[in-house]
Amino acid sequence: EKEHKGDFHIEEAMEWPVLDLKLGQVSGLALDPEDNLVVFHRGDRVWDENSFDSKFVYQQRGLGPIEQNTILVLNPSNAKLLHSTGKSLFYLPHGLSVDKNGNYWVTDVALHQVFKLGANDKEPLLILGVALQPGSDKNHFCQPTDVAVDPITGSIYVSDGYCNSRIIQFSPNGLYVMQWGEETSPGRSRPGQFCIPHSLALIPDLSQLCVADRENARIQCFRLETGEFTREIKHTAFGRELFAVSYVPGGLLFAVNGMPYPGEAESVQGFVMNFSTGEIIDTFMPLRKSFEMPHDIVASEDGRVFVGDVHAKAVWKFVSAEKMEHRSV
Ligand SMILES: O=C(N[C@@H](O)C(=O)O)c1ccccc1
Repeated sequence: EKEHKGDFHIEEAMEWPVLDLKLGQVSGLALDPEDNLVVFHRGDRVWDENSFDSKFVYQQRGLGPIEQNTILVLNPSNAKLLHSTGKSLFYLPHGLSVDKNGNYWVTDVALHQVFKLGANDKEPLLILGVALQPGSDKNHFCQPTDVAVDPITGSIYVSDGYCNSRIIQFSPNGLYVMQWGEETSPGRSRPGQFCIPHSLALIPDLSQLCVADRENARIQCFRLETGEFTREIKHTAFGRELFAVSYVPGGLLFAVNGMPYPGEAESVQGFVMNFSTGEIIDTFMPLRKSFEMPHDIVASEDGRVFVGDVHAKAVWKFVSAEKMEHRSV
C-alpha cells in the first residue's frame, strides 16, 4: 500500500519576471495590506566601502538624495508596477515595513533616520533621528537597519544598527520609551547581545519581536512589552551571517543567510522554520540568477515568499508547492 507523506517545499515561481526587473540595490521588502509587494531600493546609488568615514558619517551627501522613486509597489503575481513614491528623500535606503494602515516605515543608513510615509503623501508623517548625524541616544541612531510597528499597540521598534547594538521602542507618536541590547563581548555572544541587529520580525499573536542578529548568525526573540530575551534560533546551516527574518501568522519563520566565506561549506540560501520548535523544515535558492547578498525576505500567509538582494539587484518570488512524496511500504 502506498503511503503519502505531505512535505512542505518551496520553489522559485518561474512566471515571476526576475530578469526583467530594473532595480537598484534592493534593501527592503514588505507586503502591504492588499498583499502587494513593496520594494525599497537604491536606484543608481550604492553602499560601498567609500560611503562612510571611520565615524560613520556619510561621505556622498554631495550627490544629493536619490532622484528615482525608491519605494515601488508591485503586483505580487506579475511584478507590474502599481505605484511608486519616495523620490528625492533618501540617500541609502535600508529597512522597510508597512503598517496595517498602509503607511511605509523605512530606515536610511546614510541619514541615520527612520521615516513614516503615508502611502500617497510626499511629506513624511514622522521622522526619528537627526539627519546625517550618527549617535547613540534617544534621538540619534547609527545606521539604523529596520523598523517594525506593533499592529495592536502602535508601538514602534527600531533595530539600531550597524554601529549600535540595540533595539529601541518608541510610542505610537514617536516618543522614546525604552531600549535593550548591548554589543557582543569578545569571544562569545550572550543573550541580548548583538553584532548588527539587521532585520525585525514582529509576532503580534505571541507578543514577541525576533531579530536577525546578523554577524552572530542567529535569530534572537524578545518580549515586546519588556525587551526580555525569550529564545535564540541558531543552526550551523546559517553559516557566518543571518541577514533577515520574516514571520507568517500560523507559525512559519523565514530567513536568509549570507554568502559563505572562502572554503566554508554553508551555502547562501533561504530557510523555512517551524517557529515554535525552531527546526528547519525546508531550504531554498533560486534557479534563475543566484543569491549574492540576499538582504530581506517577506512571506505571505498564502505561501508566497519574496527575497530581495542588494548585490544581485534582484527580487525573486518563491511559492510553496505541496510536494507529495510517494513511498511504498
Ligand atoms: O553590509 C554592507 N552592505 C549591505 O548590508 C547593504 O545594506 O548594502 C556593507 C559592508 C561593508 C561595506 C559596504 C557595505
